[in-house]
Amino acid sequence: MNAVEVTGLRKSYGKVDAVKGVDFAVAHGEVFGFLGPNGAGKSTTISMLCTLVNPTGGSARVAGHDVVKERDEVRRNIGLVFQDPTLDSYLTAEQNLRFHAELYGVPKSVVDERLRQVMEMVALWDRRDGKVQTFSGGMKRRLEIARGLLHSPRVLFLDEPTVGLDPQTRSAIWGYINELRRTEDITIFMTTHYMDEAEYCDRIAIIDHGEIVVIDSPEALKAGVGKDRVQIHTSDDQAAIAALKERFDVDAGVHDGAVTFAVASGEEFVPRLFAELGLPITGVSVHRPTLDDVFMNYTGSTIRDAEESGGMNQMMRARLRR
Ligand SMILES: Nc1ncnc2c1ncn2[C@@H]1O[C@H](COP(=O)(O)OP(=O)(O)OP(=O)(O)O)[C@@H](O)[C@H]1O
Repeated sequence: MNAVEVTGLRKSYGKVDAVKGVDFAVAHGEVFGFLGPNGAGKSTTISMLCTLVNPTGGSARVAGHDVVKERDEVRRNIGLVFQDPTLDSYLTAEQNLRFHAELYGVPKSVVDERLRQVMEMVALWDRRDGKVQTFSGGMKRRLEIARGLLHSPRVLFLDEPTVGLDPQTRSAIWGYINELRRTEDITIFMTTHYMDEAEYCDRIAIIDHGEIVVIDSPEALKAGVGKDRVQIHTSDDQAAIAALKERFDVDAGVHDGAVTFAVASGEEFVPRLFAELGLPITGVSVHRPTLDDVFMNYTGSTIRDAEESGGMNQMMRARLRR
């Protein structure tokens, strides 16, 4: 049985079509990622799967239950870690978790052991008596993950679990996720706009403007690009784009502040470029395909460009949320 099954799922907010009819399935035990720029519809999708937002159309089943008709059953079977902290900062770490165990009806006989297990996993057992208001951002996120796991959910939903955290904490959180994959019988559904994090998923769906553009494993997606990305810096980008088209029949655009294009073998192409472009080049870099290239291949822009043109960047959204 699939842990998540989604058919034609849609959500509109007035005139904004946040999610435009998506179809996908997540297998039991999989780590599945939704990758896309801010505003692509990731949070809206995850919110519908968690029964926090009602779909406008289509259907979804999570852990075998319909997200609209069997809301309570879905809620009992899922764990949530969302972008906005929902811990009670006046309570200690342990009190927060005990409160949650009570809410979810975790049997008294297992609470103590499970509490210790999840707190040890996120390295907070020694800090269990500390009030949450004294915790750093990374500690709070780790505690949220422990809480999301406390009632042994079958599917854990993580909405941008590492956003706003320092690189060390981000990598620690991925350590916990990988440990979970090994030790618990759990399916993980997460959203991210970090390419490097999407690499850790078994499969990812790339989402843009409310639509899934492709679903596959990160390796298969990168292999499918088949081209290297070359970026050059010149004094006249438009002239360079025209010369690339004229001399090499290569289509280029300006992305992330550099003239960018894809060719089959970047390293062999660069010497020809210097010899034949007919314009001074002040910098050059060649990249093997990344998930950003996959994104660009399918959408025509990089994730960063998409976020900048999307109007509201992460920082502005975070400010609005506060
Ligand atoms: N409650 C709401 N009311 C109106 N529009 C909304 C609401 N929630 C989301 N939207 C809009 O729906 C679109 C998708 O937003 P969503 O938050 O799902 O994107 P996202 O990919 O999760 O981005 P982020 O990671 O920044 O949250 C955006 O255009 C957003 O402005």
